[in-house]
Amino acid sequence: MIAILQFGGSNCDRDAERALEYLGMDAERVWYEDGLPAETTGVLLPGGFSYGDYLRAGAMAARAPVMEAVRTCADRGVPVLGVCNGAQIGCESGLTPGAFTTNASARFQCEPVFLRVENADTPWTRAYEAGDVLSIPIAHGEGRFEADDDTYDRLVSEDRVLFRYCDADGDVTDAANPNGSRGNVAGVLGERDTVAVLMPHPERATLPELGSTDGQGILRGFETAPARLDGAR
Ligand SMILES: NC(=O)CC[C@H](N)C(=O)O
Repeated sequence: MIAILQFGGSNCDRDAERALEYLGMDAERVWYEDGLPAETTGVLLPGGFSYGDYLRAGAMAARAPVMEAVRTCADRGVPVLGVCNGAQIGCESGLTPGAFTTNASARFQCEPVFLRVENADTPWTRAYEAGDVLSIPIAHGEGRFEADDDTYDRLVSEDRVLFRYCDADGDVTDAANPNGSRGNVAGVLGERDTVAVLMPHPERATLPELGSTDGQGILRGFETAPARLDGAR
């Protein structure tokens, strides 16, 4: 069962549930105070405004006790995916490196963007080829990826950049960078490739009626590493 962890202010949890169920996966919304069930085989940290984005987006949810269980999942190879506010929670909790800060525009941006697949050898991207261009929407005010030089160089050298913002031809340019992210980075891997975060919303690009199904392959990452929170398989 894929647990979609809800905090006060999460607002993409139902969309995520719908998208995962559309793909035939067993998903359930789990309130953060209830803890993760032992049979958890995946954790999706959904988008939204947990704790109203107070302090910094994701900062307070990252410190909720349930995040210890999420960390255990990550350590045991249970797939963990953070989307948008979930990505901010992932970085704030240290599951993934770097930080998502205020957009260069200082505005909330809600628009379709193009992403180039940088590493296709991960559970989240094995449906694609490196260099593929995906159309997936963003909806955030604090999506500008930042990392210090050492962190950024390590991410690149360890092939842990999953996606970069690009134009329709797959060129990674300043003009195609919606929020000023360093290196146009839109998504990164944690220490293990079963842990990933991204600012764009794959659950909004899964059902055909939403205009793009390019996000399906990302969500299929939950099918690729069958481990459970309690260690059983
Ligand atoms: N859609 C979302 O998850 C929004 C993320 C976050 N609250 C922001 O505005 O940056």
